[in-house]
Amino acid sequence: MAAVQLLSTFATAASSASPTTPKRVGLARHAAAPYLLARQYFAGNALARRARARSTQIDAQINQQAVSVKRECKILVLGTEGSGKSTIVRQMRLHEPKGISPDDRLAARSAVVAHLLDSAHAVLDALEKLDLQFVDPGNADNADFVRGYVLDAEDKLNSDIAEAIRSLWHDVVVATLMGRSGEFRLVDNATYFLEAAGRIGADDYVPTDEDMLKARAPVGTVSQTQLQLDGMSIHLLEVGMQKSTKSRWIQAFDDITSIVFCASLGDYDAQATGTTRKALDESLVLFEDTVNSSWFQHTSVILLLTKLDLFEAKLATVPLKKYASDYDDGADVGAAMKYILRQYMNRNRANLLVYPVPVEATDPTATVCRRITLTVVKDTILQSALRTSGILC
Ligand SMILES: Nc1nc2c(ncn2[C@@H]2O[C@H](COP(=O)(O)OP(=O)(O)OP(=O)(O)O)[C@@H](O)[C@H]2O)c(=O)[nH]1
Ligand SMILES: [Mg+2]
Repeated sequence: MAAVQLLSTFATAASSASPTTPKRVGLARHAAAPYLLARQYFAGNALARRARARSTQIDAQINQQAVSVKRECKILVLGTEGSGKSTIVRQMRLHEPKGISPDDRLAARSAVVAHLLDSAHAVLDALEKLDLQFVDPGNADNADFVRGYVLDAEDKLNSDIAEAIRSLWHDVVVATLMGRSGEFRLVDNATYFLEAAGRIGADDYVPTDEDMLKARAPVGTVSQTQLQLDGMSIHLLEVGMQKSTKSRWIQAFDDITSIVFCASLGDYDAQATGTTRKALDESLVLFEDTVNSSWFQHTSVILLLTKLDLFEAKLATVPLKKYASDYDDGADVGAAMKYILRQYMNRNRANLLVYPVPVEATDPTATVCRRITLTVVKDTILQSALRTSGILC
């Protein structure tokens, strides 16, 4: 399902979660004088149209002035571990005019190779957990080879290890394993990388855009990326967080225009690393701390619901109800997303402007994040300019 198609569904869910939803005003009480009403209506409409056009013109002027005053802005990219922060930043960078440099691409090879090996280990662990044996007897040796494999200094795979992984992955027992996917968890995108073992093991392998987006590359505490969007210089500050470490770190960032909060849809069945808490609960706590913080009173929030593709695939085999007892709508993707979105919106007690967007962050062709970020940033700068000038309070 395309992310953009889901935007309206989400806007509805988001607004129904807000206590200030405006009521509709019906026209039925004017039914006694339909002709008069029609004239008044159309005259009113023409006036309204002119007023609207004028207002749009003024908005555009203020918008231009506000944005030209402020051609630089900072965006915090937040979310719990593995929620997709780096992936989103990379996806936005892919569409930069200069794109990804060949050096960056080569540097990503280590992450891809490590991800492939992690995926192979995860399959071996899952086979062990479910007590499943290889059908091809040669694969027992391949499994030992993969388990004991140490990468060379260049982090390259050789063709032997690539072939061993390929052979394990194509063993008939793996089909049985995948049929029981509700009973174990692989690392994200394991299937994608295992399918590509032969390609990744080639001597002249260079990661593609999709490889780069699908590989895990944890960063340290903060990493900064600069983007040029529509003439604006945008600093994206990714804050790596193991868990919701309350708001201790928040004060380190001032003058933030917007927050991009990554909330993984696809991890509803995951545990947060190093805790007994569910990954979703961990993310909700971090979101709650962030949006209700006095430091971000005038900051807008783009709530990116990441891993939409994994979520769609998982719902059919791993029931959401198992992890959310009050959810009753089965494998319906829209209903399940609305349920998760509601959990986030209910925590927005400060009524911050939150723009929810479901995304497949690993789609190299998608530009929705860039477009929405730009729109929200401009809007936030405009609001701030109106507040400074006293027009808005
Ligand atoms: N299929 C799919 N994979 C995703 C999506 N978003 C993120 N991932 C994968 O999830 C994994 C973790 O993503 P990262 O971007 O590294 O997560 P992060 O929030 O930066 O993690 P830390 O820096 O460790 O806190 C990577 O393998 C990504 O490719 C998505 O929308 N679809
Ligand atoms: Mg990261």
